[in-house]
Amino acid sequence: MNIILLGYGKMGQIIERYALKRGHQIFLVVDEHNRPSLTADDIKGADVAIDFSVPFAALDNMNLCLEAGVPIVVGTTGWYDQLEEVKTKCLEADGSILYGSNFSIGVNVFFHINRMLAKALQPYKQYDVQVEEIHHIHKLDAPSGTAITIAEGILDNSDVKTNWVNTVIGDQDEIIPKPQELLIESHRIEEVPGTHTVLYSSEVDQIEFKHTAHSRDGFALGAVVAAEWLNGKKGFYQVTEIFDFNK
Ligand SMILES: NC(=O)C1=CN([C@@H]2O[C@H](COP(=O)(O)OP(=O)(O)OC[C@H]3O[C@@H](n4cnc5c(N)ncnc54)[C@H](OP(=O)(O)O)[C@@H]3O)[C@@H](O)[C@H]2O)C=CC1
Ligand SMILES: O=C(O)C1=N[C@H](C(=O)O)C[C@H](O)C1
Repeated sequence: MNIILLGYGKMGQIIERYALKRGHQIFLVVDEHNRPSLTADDIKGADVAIDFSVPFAALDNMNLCLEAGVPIVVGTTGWYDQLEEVKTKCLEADGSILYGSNFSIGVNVFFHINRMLAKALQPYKQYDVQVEEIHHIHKLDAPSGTAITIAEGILDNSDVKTNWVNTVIGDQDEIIPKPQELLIESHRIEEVPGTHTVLYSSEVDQIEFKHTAHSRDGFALGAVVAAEWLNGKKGFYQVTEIFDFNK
């Protein structure tokens, strides 16, 4: 496939490596410098675009790809408050968008088991639940997109928690969540690639469910696999639809 890389930072550069390794070609690399002059005509002819940029740019990039008729895989996080508008635009334009807060296989298995765990513990109200995420200090958004997806999996399977709230440790006064609020605690430490933990605590014990990324390679390979999956499809998808862990 001919791939456009939208964003050529930490992720874009590793994605390029995996794309070439899997026999694809890089059609165009776009970053902050050449993005302002980019038009729909410049990207027509590419098979797919992969966006790992910044939230506002990802929204512009999705619009540009819809205009040009180029399918786009979006790994950028921090724009999910606009998800419904983007979905409507995509479906109206008969376009093709696949987004995901995390493209690694490990985290997608984690998402699946997180839902099962929340369901299993639903009757046992003595357990309170909290989500923790740790990322590098360069990260622009908090909580992480992955933590939001984990929180949604818990909220969908809880009759106690109604919404999530976020606190960034060290940045603001500590939030004491109300009983119905699911706390997502964000930590920013040096160069940590991404660690997510779900904690269920009762008076007598604690269950810890944790995923630790050792590098960004799993995210990058997953993004290329997602682009291959999207090839030839129309519609609005999320990465979890690629996997079927119930088979
Ligand atoms: N879904 C997943 O699996 C994962 C998602 N992410 C998400 O991906 C995003 C990028 O992460 P990361 O690579 O670490 O970030 P970086 O900061 O390393 O890279 C961001 C890149 O975006 C570029 N950029 C900035 N503005 C624009 C623009 N207007 N158009 C195109 N590109 C632009 C920057 O260009 P310049 O260098 O010129 O400033 C830079 O190349 C984040 O939102 C992060 O949360 C990260 C890992 C995994
Ligand atoms: O910014 C990052 O680095 C990461 N962002 C994604 C997120 O917000 O969940 C995925 C991964 O954890 C790394």
